[in-house]
Amino acid sequence: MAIVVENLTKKYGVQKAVNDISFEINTGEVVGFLGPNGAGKSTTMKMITCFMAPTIGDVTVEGASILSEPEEVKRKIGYLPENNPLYLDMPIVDYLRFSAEIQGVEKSEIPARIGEMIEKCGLNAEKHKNIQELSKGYRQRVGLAQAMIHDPEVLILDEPTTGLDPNQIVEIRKLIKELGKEKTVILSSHILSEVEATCDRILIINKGRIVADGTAETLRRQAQGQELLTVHIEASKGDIQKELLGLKTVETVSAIEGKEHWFTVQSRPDASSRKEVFDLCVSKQWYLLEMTGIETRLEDVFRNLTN
Ligand SMILES: Nc1ncnc2c1ncn2[C@@H]1O[C@H](COP(=O)(O)OP(=O)(O)OP(=O)(O)O)[C@@H](O)[C@H]1O
Repeated sequence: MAIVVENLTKKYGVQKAVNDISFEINTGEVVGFLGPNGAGKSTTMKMITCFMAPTIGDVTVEGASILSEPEEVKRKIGYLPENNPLYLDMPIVDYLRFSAEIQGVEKSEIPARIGEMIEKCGLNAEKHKNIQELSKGYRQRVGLAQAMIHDPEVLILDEPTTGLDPNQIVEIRKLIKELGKEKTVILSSHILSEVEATCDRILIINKGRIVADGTAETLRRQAQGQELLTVHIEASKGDIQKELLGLKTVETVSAIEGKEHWFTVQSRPDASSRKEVFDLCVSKQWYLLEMTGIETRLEDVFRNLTN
């Protein structure tokens, strides 16, 4: 297990910004931490990265505890904080050298690490520039390069694409997906399409609590409850609606108004009727012209959970 978060709580005065959250992240997973403004995403990330002590609870990163082994945790983690603080008047290479030194990278290995990061983060064309001369997208690349300079196992990225233009967003997402092949990644965002595009799994946080945990697909299914299918069947004889209703997996069937031989089929809880509908059509020698699942939009899931 790469990260284990246990009963983590952070109080600012009387406000519980993070309220008794627990979750686990497997090695190699790319997890999206999704929530509206003020949900507690940055606070959680600051605790995982040892930037801030929890009021209650503990986190272990690859077995090291933030309470008893913070130095070990910091070595294992690369962190891109919100707003990506950089030394703007430094040339990229000097900044990466400085980052490597404070992360304790062996002196003899520093030039090679810098070269690798410049290559990996696509900074080659700009590497002669000072950071203040870079576009926002390239500054974000420098932020990612500094986060990875000590080759950590885990990357924590706080809103990595905020403020970027659509082209830069696509490029940074592509880069994060590439990095995710080798590292365990947690990235936070309040934009749903962002986490859907980059992450294997989504944790939704609202008012300091985890309110959902799963793949985009499972979250949709959970919200949907029961499978809903639209089917279009061509039959020369037989009562289609009655036969569909007779299937053991089917709970309700309703004809779609104004469309002949189109039906909405709702399955029983935890059942799918796709194969049964297909087999029924075969046995009755009907033509199954269309069968599509009606999906709950992930936006609706997010809005329901965080409103
Ligand atoms: N240093 C602080 N002192 C007092 N309250 C704080 C502090 N930092 C955050 N908070 C409060 O804690 C809550 C959670 O904030 P946090 O920054 O973790 O949320 P977030 O999900 O990262 O939000 P955003 O998407 O807007 O960055 C908010 O109500 C915020 O006002």
